[in-house]
Amino acid sequence: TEVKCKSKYVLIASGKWLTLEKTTYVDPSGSTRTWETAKRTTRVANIAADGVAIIALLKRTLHKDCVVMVRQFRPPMGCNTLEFPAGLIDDNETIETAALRELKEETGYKGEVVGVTPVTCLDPGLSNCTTQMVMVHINGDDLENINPTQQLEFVEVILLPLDEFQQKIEELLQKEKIVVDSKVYIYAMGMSQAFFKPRELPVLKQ
Ligand SMILES: Nc1nc(=O)[nH]c2c1ncn2[C@H]1C[C@H](O)[C@@H](COP(=O)(O)OP(=O)(O)O)O1
Repeated sequence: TEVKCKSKYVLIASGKWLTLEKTTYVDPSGSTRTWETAKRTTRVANIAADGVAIIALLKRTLHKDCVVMVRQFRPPMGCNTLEFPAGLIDDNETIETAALRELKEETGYKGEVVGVTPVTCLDPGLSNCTTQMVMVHINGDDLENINPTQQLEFVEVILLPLDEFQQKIEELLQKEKIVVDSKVYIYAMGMSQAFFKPRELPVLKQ
């Protein structure tokens, strides 16, 4: 059954960055209902996503490929988080330019876009907030990527080897009070499955 997309809303509260609205919609059985919805005020016209998250792989000779991560204090969480570099899309930016700008600002690395996901929702029971994830490769042997200098005082860059990504995250979680972003953890689980090599080949059960 299709949920009708047409909805009206009443503003409950508005701030500089967010609004809280009461959304009126018609559910699949035809009943009119309401929902409390948070929206960002910053979404750029003609761009479907609020922000970008960057899955950046640092590739260096004689090193394992590493995922470039950021640790930062997030006021809504009241603690540090482990996230992919990410940020809001500015006016007049494409997804790709926003991703490369955010990566440079937050980590100092200059990368090259190798893939972009569709628009994905972040917390659809709460908000219409969306992101596009951008896959980036960083040539770590390039002079400009050897000693990267990032511009944000409170963002710490953490490099985690791709082939032990989930294990290294678990170690961080055990060591300190940090919350991992769900996109990151799902990616880590996927990587573990991709790298898993069974000792014996599975056989078909009769
Ligand atoms: N919900 C927010 N409340 C704030 O008080 N300030 C906010 C919110 N969302 C974004 N911002 C501010 C904080 C930064 O100065 C700018 C840019 O943020 P962004 O591009 O999303 O970068 P990250 O902080 O890494 O997400 O907007």
